[in-house]
Amino acid sequence: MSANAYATLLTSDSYLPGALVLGRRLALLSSAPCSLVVLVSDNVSKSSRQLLAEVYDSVVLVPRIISKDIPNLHLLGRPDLEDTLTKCHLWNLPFSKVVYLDADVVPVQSLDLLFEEELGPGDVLAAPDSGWPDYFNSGVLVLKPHAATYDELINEAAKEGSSFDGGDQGLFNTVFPDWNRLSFCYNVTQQASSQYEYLPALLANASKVRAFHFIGSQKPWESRAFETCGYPDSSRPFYAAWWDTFDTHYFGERAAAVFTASSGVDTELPEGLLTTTVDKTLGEAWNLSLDKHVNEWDREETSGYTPGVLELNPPKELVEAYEVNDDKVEPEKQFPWDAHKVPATRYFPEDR
Ligand SMILES: O=c1ccn([C@@H]2O[C@H](COP(=O)(O)OP(=O)(O)O[C@H]3O[C@H](CO)[C@@H](O)[C@H](O)[C@H]3O)[C@@H](O)[C@H]2O)c(=O)[nH]1
Ligand SMILES: [Mn+2]
Repeated sequence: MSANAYATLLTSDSYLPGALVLGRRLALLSSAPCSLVVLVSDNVSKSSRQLLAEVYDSVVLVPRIISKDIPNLHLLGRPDLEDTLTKCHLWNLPFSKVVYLDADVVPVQSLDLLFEEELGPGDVLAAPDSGWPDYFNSGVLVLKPHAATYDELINEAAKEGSSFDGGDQGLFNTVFPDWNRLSFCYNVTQQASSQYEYLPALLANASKVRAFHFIGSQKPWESRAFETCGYPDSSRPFYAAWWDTFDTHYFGERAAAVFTASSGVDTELPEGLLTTTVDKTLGEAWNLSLDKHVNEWDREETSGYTPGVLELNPPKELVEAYEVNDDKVEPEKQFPWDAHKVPATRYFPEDR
């Protein structure tokens, strides 16, 4: 196994499309010698794991870690995130450096530079959270697996009151208060129904964005129609990039297989959908890995997508909405008495 790995996490079938698209994009954009790893919890179905094994080098089974701070998840407005503490198992992976990405992240440029960062045991690199920038967002992390840090995280996760948001982000920000800051370009967060998106900054930095993160309960795979998804308009190119990758690799019966698996229906994938089947049964050992298997359609890259800088083409209406238009500039406000103002005809020296 190489020393470096990209990793993600799947604790429910419902995030399967996200994990698949993330894996496909990492494989396409990365040229570093590294492994692609997905941690899956035991409630993830066999068909989801089979689909993951097409993309990821290792599908690693881990036990779920359930939050002891469920009330804090209600404060966050995300009671569905009861098991994101399962992310702690990242620190137990057999790699010297791990670049972790949430399943709802869409990379738009290579992230390989992150493997060049100097990192000691217990160090964490992350980008600020857009909601509270003194804390880091735990959707993109660079970390060094380390036994003592892993033990500490597992011990803390078992305690009530250890996560102020009930999820991993609240726990990790408490355990790693001296985190090192990554550029926001590695984890540009945007949320459906968000009131504040700082559009000028996004446009000014468009060519530097490396990964976009669809935080919040609405995810791109839940609706193909951007108009109905509730994201701000500036998310549109990233949303389109997500669907472009999905459509490139999953269409017809294969798309149906992904959505069936993501709905939690565990069916044997039909002959022909997977050219090789995962014959190793997942046993009791939690750190069992499945080897990657290759399909016919993987041999020739069918994607029309060219890696590189994603062109941010904000829709015309959006540009117009933000353009300074002289016609739209309101005349200076006048007080009622200004209308009757009589120009001065004489000035006295003290007025000058
Ligand atoms: O049903 C689920 C829920 C979560 N996940 C995994 O856990 C990650 C975190 O959940 P997500 O919905 O992405 O959380 P965010 O909306 O991104 O919310 C923030 O808050 C979470 C809780 O602290 C952190 O895990 C996130 O990194 C942080 O961005 C997902 O991307 C998946 O990898 C699943 O597989 N299935
Ligand atoms: Mn996320």
